[in-house]
Amino acid sequence: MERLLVLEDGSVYRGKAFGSDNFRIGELVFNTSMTGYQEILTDNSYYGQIVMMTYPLIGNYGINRDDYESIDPVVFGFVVKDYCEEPSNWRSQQNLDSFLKAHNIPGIYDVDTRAITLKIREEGTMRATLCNPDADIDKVVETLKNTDYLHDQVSHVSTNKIYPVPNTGKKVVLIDFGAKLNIIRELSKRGCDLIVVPYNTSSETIMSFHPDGVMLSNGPGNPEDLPEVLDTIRELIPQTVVFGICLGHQLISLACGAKTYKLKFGHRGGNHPVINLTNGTIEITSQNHGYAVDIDSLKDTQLEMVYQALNDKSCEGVKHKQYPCFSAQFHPEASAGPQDSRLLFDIFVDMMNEVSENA
Ligand SMILES: NC(=O)CC[C@H](N)C(=O)O
Repeated sequence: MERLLVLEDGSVYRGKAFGSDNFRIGELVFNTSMTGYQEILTDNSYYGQIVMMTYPLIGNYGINRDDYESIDPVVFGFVVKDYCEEPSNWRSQQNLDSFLKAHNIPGIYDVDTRAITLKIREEGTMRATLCNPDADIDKVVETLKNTDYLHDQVSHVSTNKIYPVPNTGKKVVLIDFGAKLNIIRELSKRGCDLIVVPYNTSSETIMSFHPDGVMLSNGPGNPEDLPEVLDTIRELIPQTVVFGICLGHQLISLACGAKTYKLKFGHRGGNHPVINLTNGTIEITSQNHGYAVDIDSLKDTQLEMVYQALNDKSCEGVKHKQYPCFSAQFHPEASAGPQDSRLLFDIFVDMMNEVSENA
């Protein structure tokens, strides 16, 4: 069956249908990872976005029970070049089409993903939707142009209940803005005794657990949509060790007085080189973000930049000059993507050990 991908600039791409027909308007973004489509599809940070893979062959190793980054995927659409219907992998339990159908995600394949990616690189990300071939295109384009980007996506993907992930090591409160499961796995592997809390939990409630540290997770949307969280972060920084990933990094930066801005087409993929400015080493990182911290705005803050993107020189990580607080724009938990930066979780645990030894 045919299906269309329509962009807000009026361009129409004709392809074939897979997944569900739950058509929604989303921001069309591209991801350059060669593998990892299951982790990408289940990453809550994509809430409200239609994801296009630049790697041409997708679906060939199926969907397995282990590579989920959330239980309930929230991607608004999936765009690929070649879809492989019959996966070949010992871990595979279902094909991609049945996964997309089960989670109500529409997909399209057999479109020229290289041409669409070049358009987005030149013109920036844009609103798009999938639709049936008999749709009134002028009307669809008009609706796309008149639809606002989403706000407050975090409230849809954060937990609404506090829950523990017990262990015997350092007590860590994880603020869930739509946390990837691999953040929980990496902290658990290091023995951390986790308490996961909703994104709008007060600093008093967080500190009532007497944590050794607080982890701020990744999450969808514009960091400026969460002003109430900034006060909480400002209150936490002088009291405990704080580590932020992606949205968590942007929120720490905003809380300390820096500014954020929207990138033209974002960083999404498993091959982004980043320089560690403290020792000059380069890490190949996993990334998924559309916003970034403004480097100039760090001047008037207590933060210093410690990581920088080699592709576009944007800020990739900061550290507080006075308190044990640091953050990364990229994903040290990887999943999908390279594991060069997992050391950051060890640094977090070391910082918590150091603070409790000196207490
Ligand atoms: N993965 C994330 O945490 C993404 C952060 C934020 N939503 C952005 O797009 O920049």
